[in-house]
Amino acid sequence: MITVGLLGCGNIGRVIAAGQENFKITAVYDVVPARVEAFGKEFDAKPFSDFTAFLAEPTDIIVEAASVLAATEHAQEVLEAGKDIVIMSVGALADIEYRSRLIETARQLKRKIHIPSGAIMGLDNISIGQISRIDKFVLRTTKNPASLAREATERTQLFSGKAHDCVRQYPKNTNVAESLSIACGRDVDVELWMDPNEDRNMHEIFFEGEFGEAYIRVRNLPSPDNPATSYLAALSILTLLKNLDNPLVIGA
Ligand SMILES: NC(=O)C1=CN([C@@H]2O[C@H](COP(=O)(O)OP(=O)(O)OC[C@H]3O[C@@H](n4cnc5c(N)ncnc54)[C@H](O)[C@@H]3O)[C@@H](O)[C@H]2O)C=CC1
Ligand SMILES: O=C([O-])CC(=O)C(=O)O
Repeated sequence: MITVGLLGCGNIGRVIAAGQENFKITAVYDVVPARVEAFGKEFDAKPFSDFTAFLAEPTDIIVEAASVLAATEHAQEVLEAGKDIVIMSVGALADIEYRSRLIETARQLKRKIHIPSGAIMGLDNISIGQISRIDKFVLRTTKNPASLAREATERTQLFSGKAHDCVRQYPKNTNVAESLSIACGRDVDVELWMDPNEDRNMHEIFFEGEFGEAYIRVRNLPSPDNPATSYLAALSILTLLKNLDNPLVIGA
């Protein structure tokens, strides 16, 4: 049985906890003390309000499902404690210097940093961008204004530019832009739209290069507990955890 320390007892944390099978969440940490206590009681995990004590608890892997800030503050410490980490708030890796430092630490200590596919599909073969010529890569994300905690009466563009800048400005909504950039090895172009007539979280990927061309469109249902987060993102991290001890590795 794989033992998991969960950083973040919110929407994704709850989906993971409800789906435990080959892994057991034994320790939980959150900045909101009442939330971590209630979560610990409900899912039979030891609650922590002190990160150092949480990390000292014997667990095989730490799962971050909290915020870009949490991933930025704690990922290095987790690796240095000799543990693997799953990072959901991928925007933390938009800082190239920080990302390089994390990868170097993981390499030296023979640890793994797992990035779930999250709210999109296609990350597997998009990584051919690391070895093959790419001519065009655009992510167009469209969400209902409510998912962006805004109001709008018509389709409005909020951002056009590079992934690194987008995820810095919208850390709760565009982590996928950073996942795509890491996968294909370049800072991808991003458009972020809000549309009152779109009730789903839509991600469109336009990808052209030496291989040919691809168009991927995902229209996700928002999570019931957090409309900013697609339900697919929670399912994705749960699937990653269920496959951690699977000897058969599928996909690029
Ligand atoms: N990679 C991807 O494709 C996707 C990533 N995400 C990201 O996943 C993360 C979790 O999403 P949800 O569960 O929906 O969010 P949520 O807001 O429902 O839950 C986050 C939990 O983490 C806690 N938290 C926040 N900052 C913290 C910190 N510094 N230290 C400890 N606890 C902290 C909060 O109190 C809350 O309980 C978010 O950063 C979100 O942006 C969401 C969707 C897709
Ligand atoms: O859940 C989604 O649709 C995407 C998202 O919020 C993110 O990438 O941070």
